[in-house]
Amino acid sequence: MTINIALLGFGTVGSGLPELLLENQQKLEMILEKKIVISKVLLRNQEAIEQARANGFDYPFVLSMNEILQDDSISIVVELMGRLEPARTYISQALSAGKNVVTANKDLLAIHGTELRALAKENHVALYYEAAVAGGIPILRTLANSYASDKITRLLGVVNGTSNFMMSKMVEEAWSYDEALQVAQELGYAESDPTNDVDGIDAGYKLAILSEFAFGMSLSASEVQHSGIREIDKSDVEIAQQLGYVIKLVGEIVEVESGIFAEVSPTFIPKTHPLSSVSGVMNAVFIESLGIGESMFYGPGAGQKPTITSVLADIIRVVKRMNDGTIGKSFNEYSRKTKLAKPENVKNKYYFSIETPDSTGQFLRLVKIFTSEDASFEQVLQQKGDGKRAIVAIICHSLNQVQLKNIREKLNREVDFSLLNSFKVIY
Ligand SMILES: NC(=O)C1=CN([C@@H]2O[C@H](COP(=O)(O)OP(=O)(O)OC[C@H]3O[C@@H](n4cnc5c(N)ncnc54)[C@H](OP(=O)(O)O)[C@@H]3O)[C@@H](O)[C@H]2O)C=CC1
Ligand SMILES: N[C@@H](CC=O)C(=O)O
Ligand code: NA
Repeated sequence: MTINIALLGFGTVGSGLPELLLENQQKLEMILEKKIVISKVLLRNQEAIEQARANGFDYPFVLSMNEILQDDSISIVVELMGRLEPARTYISQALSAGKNVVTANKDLLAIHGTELRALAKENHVALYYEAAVAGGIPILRTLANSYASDKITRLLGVVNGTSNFMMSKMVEEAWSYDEALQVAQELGYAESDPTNDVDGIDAGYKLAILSEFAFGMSLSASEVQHSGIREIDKSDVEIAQQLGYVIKLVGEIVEVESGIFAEVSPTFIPKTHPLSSVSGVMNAVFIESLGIGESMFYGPGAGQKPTITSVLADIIRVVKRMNDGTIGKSFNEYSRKTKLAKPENVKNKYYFSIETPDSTGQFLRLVKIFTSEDASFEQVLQQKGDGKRAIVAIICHSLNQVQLKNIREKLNREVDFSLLNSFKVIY
């Protein structure tokens, strides 16, 4: 017996499915007692069809979604086009037509996930998206299943492969930003609009999805604060190095007494922390929970093979559920009312890099500003200046979001001082 699937989009990720199915053919037939067959592939235009054929692919290529919707033999639609539209429309149509959907589209799930999950539920079909977060790492299903017996208090993640690859190449091998981005694109890591990768938007989408699985709370994209690697200056990297840290783009979700707080930001990670060694395209999700304690899940966050492997795992899961007669159960059953944390309850250590005049009394002015917000210094470093301007780097003991905002504002207002950067420091 066969399971017929349709592919929407045949780019970096999608075009990896034929080979993966072939590689695992015997195992799949043993597990499922059915053969998975790609029975239609939706492409953009005739040119794309000719290109796919020239690349050695010979499938029933179609140019209209209706051909897939009207084909009753297709039970699973695999969306790998990316972006919001027409993916949202096609997925909605597929779910409404009683077809199961597998996708890797984090943008869509982070923004329209609630509506799509409701549609899947209403139509008793599956909507799975393991590949949408941290590519090859099986993190969503692990959170849904293995953490059901635990309470997660904090999640830290290096969840964008492109920006982590770029940072690693720029810091460890002195590549330029443009060179690093170009290679990330050539290797198939980057989004079609790489702004999402470098500015923390893609990682923010992934955090919104992780929040549902780990904390049972939905966050809109605007409730996940984000900044990206373009904020990081060479001097920050050097200072981090001298003080015993590495800088990475890290997503954090923490639950405090008043609710949850989520943000993606350049972050100082102590060299002794397991996340500090996550380099290149590798991703990791570090979890603090009451039951297990500390755990970390590590693996490739982008790239064709790891990503399509996660997609195929979802397809297999759908087929298993069809076999068991349990199709329609949601991917994640943990759901609570979203409560956002009060800023005064969210605490972290922070790094500040401040340019000051290189003259007597400047340090005292800095001390006054930080002391006025009840902040104390943990580490201080002054770079040798040019006699006129100096850069002072400070790492503060724990500050809450209100203190942080006030200190940033006061430093920005202070005549002759220039706040160059301020990043979170994890410990
Ligand atoms: N690459 C990776 O490592 C990872 C990607 N993902 C996600 O997987 C999805 C696919 O990514 P990826 O394969 O890298 O992207 P690509 O851009 O390489 O592939 C997408 C393909 O879909 C085609 N497409 C777009 N719109 C349409 C349309 N309306 N009709 C038909 N075809 C269309 C594109 O054609 P055209 O080129 O003409 O636009 C392209 O060939 C995205 O959601 C991405 O975020 C998730 C994890 C990792
Ligand atoms: N562009 C993304 C792809 C995977 O989600 C990344 O680089 O992480
Ligand atoms: Na994953």
